[in-house]
Amino acid sequence: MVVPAATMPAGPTAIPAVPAVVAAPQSAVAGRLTADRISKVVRGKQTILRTMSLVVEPGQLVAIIGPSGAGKTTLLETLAGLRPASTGVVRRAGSGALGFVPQEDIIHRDLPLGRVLRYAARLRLPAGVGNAEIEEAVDSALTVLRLKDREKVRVGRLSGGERKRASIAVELLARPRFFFLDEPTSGLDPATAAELMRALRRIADSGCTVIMTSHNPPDVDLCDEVLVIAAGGGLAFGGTPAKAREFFDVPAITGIYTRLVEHNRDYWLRRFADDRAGRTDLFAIPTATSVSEPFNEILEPQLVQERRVGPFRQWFLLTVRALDILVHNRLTLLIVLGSPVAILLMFLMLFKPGAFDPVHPIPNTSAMILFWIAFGGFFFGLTYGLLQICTEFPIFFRERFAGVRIWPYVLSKLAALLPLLILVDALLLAVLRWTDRLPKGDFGQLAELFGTLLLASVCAMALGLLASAAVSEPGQATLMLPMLCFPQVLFVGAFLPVPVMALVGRWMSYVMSNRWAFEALGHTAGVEKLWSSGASPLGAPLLASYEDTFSRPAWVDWLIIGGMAVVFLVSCWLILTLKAARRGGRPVR
Ligand SMILES: Nc1ncnc2c1ncn2[C@@H]1O[C@H](COP(=O)(O)OP(=O)(O)OP(=O)(O)O)[C@@H](O)[C@H]1O
Repeated sequence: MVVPAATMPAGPTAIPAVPAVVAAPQSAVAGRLTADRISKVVRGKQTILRTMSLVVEPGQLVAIIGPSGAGKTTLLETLAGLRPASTGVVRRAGSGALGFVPQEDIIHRDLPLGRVLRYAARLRLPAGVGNAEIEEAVDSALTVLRLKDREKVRVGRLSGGERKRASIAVELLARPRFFFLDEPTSGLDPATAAELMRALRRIADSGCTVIMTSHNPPDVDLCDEVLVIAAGGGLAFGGTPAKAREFFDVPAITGIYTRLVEHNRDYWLRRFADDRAGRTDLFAIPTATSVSEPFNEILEPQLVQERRVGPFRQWFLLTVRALDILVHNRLTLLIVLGSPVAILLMFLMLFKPGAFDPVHPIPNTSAMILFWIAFGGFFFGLTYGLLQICTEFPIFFRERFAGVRIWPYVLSKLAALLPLLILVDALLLAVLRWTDRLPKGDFGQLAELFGTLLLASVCAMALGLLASAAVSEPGQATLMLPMLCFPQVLFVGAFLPVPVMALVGRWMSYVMSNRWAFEALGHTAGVEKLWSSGASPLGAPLLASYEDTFSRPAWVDWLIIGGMAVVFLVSCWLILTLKAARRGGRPVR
């Protein structure tokens, strides 16, 4: 099945252009994968995959082995279409879905397994697939992976082996024609690894072409073929496990690793080429044909042939799933709802009632109350958003590859957390108003204060989502928290009014969403009138230092805050798009 590059028939067009000689008759068989003189060069100079060609037949189970860093994952991702080859072409013949299980878990841990599978099925199966078919797909995936009795168990409670099988089950839902797995047996005990390999064997026997990387020699004996990658990305061998032992002259697959370091890469690449040249019976060779037929038309897979679930439906499913995850994670929910309550209690302990008394106001306390309300809304929004994306990057990338769009994904995060923000913002204002820490205006005034606070929280959540998309792991997002919060305290104009700030500080204040929220709250609360006409001697000088800060109607500030939220969301979308493109996360078309 493997063809050393040197033996590939040369086409009229030189590599790196798409080869002109293609294996039309062989590749036309549905389920056959043909890699024609592929290689991978990164950063324009570092070759991590040396030119190789191979054919994998439908229904074969193939292992890619080799030392750490040899390029196994790179080869797997290139064959799957997640990463484009620098030269050559990969063809997967026949329509149907494509499954890819990366090394990381690609399922949410907080939900029961059955539910995870049902959401995945609704997102991945074509639009219009009914509930009965969804149930059938879930049931069949659970049965093949021997997970039927674990259906109601939370994924986080599954053992490592069960979790790995659960990730595979998610990918099986769409009944892929090609299935790629990156080290599916890593970290598993020998018995669990063997059970997993038997499951993969069953999947391959059902007609699916399965290619996996492995560091576990016993896995190889259950495979039809093995590809041995030498350090530096060269193909040192390809053929059956028995022939591999014979080629490397070792009694067991483990010995191959020792043999690989006894000679350099070029030795093995040359030996494999020589050995194959004299024994053409050993390996299938893509048939050299003329280029009369354009291969794209007949050989390229039509993986996204069926009608995908539309963006609105995707948004709806992702929102419901995000809410489901939140509800199932009681501790997170407790923290999310409990921290605003704790902060509210602190406000009540700190601020005396009556700061907004029209006759005897307490001007500086009223300014501080308004600032801390604005900052509270900002903080809730930011912290809710900050861990939403970076904690599930592997899931995001995998689902992106399966066709989930980025807009529905980002907006689902916003939609799922919006009810919580409404709840905590309303609670904050209602309690402060009820305990005489806000002006006793009419309902319209309270509604306007709420509008400002909610908008400020949503804007902060958008900022949190942007930061979450930008970092590469959750630890970095947590470290960003002070950096995002401090300026929203210092440059808002509450502790030092904007008109008396240094010039750079004043510029900085323009990009603080909290400044506009604070000023809108001050306008709605009527602080100008309160400070100028109240009995407090502090009112007039305080107002003088703020100048016309609170004169603008609230809707002007709303427009500014809303604009910032849009900028944050668009930036978040852009970053995720770029990251997905760099990861090759686009659906294969
Ligand atoms: N985008 C990239 N830029 C630079 N180097 C890269 C890139 N992708 C992979 N590499 C390098 O290519 C080599 C092969 O990486 P790969 O992950 O494919 O190896 P592997 O055989 O799967 O390793 P392991 O068995 O440890 O998982 C490594 O040295 C890796 O650092």
